[in-house]
Amino acid sequence: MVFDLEAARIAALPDDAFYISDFITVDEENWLLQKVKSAPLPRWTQLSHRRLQTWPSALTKSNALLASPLPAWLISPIIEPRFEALRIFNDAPHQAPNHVLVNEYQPGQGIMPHEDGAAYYPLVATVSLGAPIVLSVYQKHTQIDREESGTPAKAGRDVAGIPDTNRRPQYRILQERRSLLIMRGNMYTDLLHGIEEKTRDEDLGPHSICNWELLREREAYQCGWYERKTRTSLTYRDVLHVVKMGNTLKLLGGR
Ligand SMILES: O=C(O)CCC(=O)C(=O)O
Ligand SMILES: [Fe+2]
Repeated sequence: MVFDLEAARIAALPDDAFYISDFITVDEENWLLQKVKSAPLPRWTQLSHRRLQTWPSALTKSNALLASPLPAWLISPIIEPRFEALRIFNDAPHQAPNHVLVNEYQPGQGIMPHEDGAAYYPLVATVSLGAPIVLSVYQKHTQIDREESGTPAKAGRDVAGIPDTNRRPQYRILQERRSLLIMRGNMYTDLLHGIEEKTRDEDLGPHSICNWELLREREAYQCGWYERKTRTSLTYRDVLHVVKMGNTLKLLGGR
């Protein structure tokens, strides 16, 4: 089955972003949450404002992926057949995602505004589980902004600027549980995204949520707010540089 992605476009956003509200079923969601929960504890990296699983493994210092398949539960049904039907990774170098980050946020937790960076093909596909959350989208700082704020540029950071949590988001995307959000192109390379560290998401409505018309449950948010609950995301990407383990061993052995 081939799906018409255009019907899912978030028209208010720069190219390209798409939102599909019922991407997986309730049963699939429960099963995926069970899989995330049953991963051995050392799989989790506890960060100060969320915890994280990295599949199949973390990237090397030079942003390469050691070749290894994703576990079956991250492939089916999300990649096969759903992403295949959407054909979203068709133009990516490996024609499929090869890397998944699992992020878990408790109420009050979040992720600083950031960009996903050049290690990946510029496309990220995020499946949301457990509860809704608002993703905030920011302009990168301009040189003038940075000079005014007196923030020095740091080596190794985005040359366009440094994220500032006090900035107001330019756009807000409400990600319902079981939804899929796709960001690619300018949306991936020219903007920052983050999740505010809040216990409730407020000011919800057609004027502040850019995918309002694409939501499954607009009525549930009509009152303008909800209390955050534990929310888990699966973020699928294609790492550009993949090295075979054999080659790495040869390199280490100097042969
Ligand atoms: O949890 C999310 O939806 C966003 C996660 C994210 O931005 C990332 O892992 O780079
Ligand atoms: Fe990100």
